[in-house]
Amino acid sequence: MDYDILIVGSGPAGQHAAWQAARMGKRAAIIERKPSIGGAGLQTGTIPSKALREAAYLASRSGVQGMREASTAARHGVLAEAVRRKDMVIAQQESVIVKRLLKSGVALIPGEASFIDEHTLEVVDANGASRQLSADVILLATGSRPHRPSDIPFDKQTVLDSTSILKLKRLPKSLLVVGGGVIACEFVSIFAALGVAVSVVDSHAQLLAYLSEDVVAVLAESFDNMGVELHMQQRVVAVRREEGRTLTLLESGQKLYSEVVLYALGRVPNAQSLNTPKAGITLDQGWITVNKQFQSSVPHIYAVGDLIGRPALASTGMEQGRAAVLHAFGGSGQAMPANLPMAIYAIPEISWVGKTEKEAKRDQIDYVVGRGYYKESARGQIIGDANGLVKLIVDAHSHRLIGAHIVGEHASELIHTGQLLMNFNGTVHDLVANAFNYPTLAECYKLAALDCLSHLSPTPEPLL
Ligand SMILES: Cc1cc2nc3c(=O)[nH]c(=O)nc-3n(C[C@H](O)[C@H](O)[C@H](O)COP(=O)(O)OP(=O)(O)OC[C@H]3O[C@@H](n4cnc5c(N)ncnc54)[C@H](O)[C@@H]3O)c2cc1C
Ligand SMILES: NC(=O)c1ccc[n+]([C@@H]2O[C@H](COP(=O)([O-])OP(=O)(O)OC[C@H]3O[C@@H](n4cnc5c(N)ncnc54)[C@H](O)[C@@H]3O)[C@@H](O)[C@H]2O)c1
Repeated sequence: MDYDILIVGSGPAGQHAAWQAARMGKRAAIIERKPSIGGAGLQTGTIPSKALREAAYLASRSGVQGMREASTAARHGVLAEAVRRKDMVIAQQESVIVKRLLKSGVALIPGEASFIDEHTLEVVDANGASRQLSADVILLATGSRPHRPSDIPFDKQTVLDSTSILKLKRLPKSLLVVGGGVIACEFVSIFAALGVAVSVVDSHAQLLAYLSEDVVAVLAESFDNMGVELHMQQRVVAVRREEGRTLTLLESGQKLYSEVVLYALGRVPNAQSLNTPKAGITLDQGWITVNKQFQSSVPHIYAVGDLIGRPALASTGMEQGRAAVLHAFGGSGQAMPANLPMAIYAIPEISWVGKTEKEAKRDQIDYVVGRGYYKESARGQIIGDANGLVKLIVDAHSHRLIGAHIVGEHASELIHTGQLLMNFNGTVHDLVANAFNYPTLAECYKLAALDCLSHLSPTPEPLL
């Protein structure tokens, strides 16, 4: 065999799989078909959108009305600077990743990979040159791309997906976002903060329908303050390009006009180019099916990241890549961490770990809720975040933390306190007994824990 492990795809999942294999002394190679390393995580998704969000967020903090009172020239200037920063961050991160992989001894092979048989891949590079490579283990991490129905007239100018919107050179006057999921909420935040007139159409009654009402209410209020128009419980049936504008037609018959449309209704897997039938791999509607160890139906072929479906995050893909390699080479240690944090980088940020109230009810868990508001903490007042909230969900019998939900500035960072407490089976009493820096937003954990105590019996019941 040419390698111990061949990894297809250089996104977060593939990178971390390769890095883990190299740390275990294995001969590892990553095959990537794009000229740049990093996948959607670095080139077209996570990092560019976060870099733009940061610039938009800082702009939104200038003056009472943020960018809405700024001149058009000033707003375009902010976008130009944001794009420059985004491109710089991508270049810097790409250099860090490439250096790390090469230093660890991982080979980077350009070209598109497809199966010849269950141990052999054909790799065709950009010049059409082809070669065959074999390995004991093959790990597929080819990711996903935006869902682009054939009846939506995508043109990279006025009807956009989450990849082409990152390339906008000037701010549109108005933007209509189809969908009220994660991608929608992040781009609504960016463009509304930059002073664009934004409207959203979503089929649910609530944005981010799976999250708690009280958490999403804070986001909805922020959107309202930025002038975002919500069209909830409405379905989009058609999008058309007209002279100088777009028309979005709703099931209700309503017509919405905007300069630009962002279509953000999920993603589809990059599985077709792999020619999976040659290796006998089972797929479910295009997604590769795996067991808990990330083995496909062919045990030495693993699949991780977006290619296996939800949660489809860079953060989880990295851990899946590491866990799959540990399993493949018999390494010891834990596989996937028990509680995976999630973050939505909207304005404000939303982050959570563990169960929602809906899930606790579904699992028939007796629980109490405690809330700590940013406005009650000195740090919250100093930074001017009056609406932030730390919400804890605690098992009423064991007093253990079973869920933490945060909305507000730095939510994506703060969540890790709750995550660690859950991973160490901590209780609300641990939070109350812990000293926090003052003034910090993290103190809201203590406020929320004290609120929980007011609804709980004084001592937890012993665990059976
Ligand atoms: C706008 C946006 C924002 C996001 N924000 C976040 C966030 O804040 N946090 C977060 O955790 N996640 C976020 N995500 C999700 C995250 O980007 C993905 O979950 C992650 O990139 C998936 O990693 P992956 O390694 O599975 O695949 P990808 O990153 O998609 O990489 C797959 C790679 O495989 C290559 N490839 C495909 N087929 C072949 C082939 N046959 N041969 C060779 N190479 C091939 C592709 O060119 C690509 O480079 C975001 C996504 C989007 C779109
Ligand atoms: N911060 C992050 O972690 C992050 C950020 C961006 C993207 N992502 C990844 O990208 C994935 C895709 O995100 P997404 O936002 O495209 O999809 P999504 O599935 O999260 O949201 C789609 C939304 O569109 C609505 N909808 C469906 N059909 C509709 C119609 N005809 N008309 C109006 N509304 C309709 C749905 O009700 C849903 O709310 C996420 O699941 C996640 O894995 C993660």
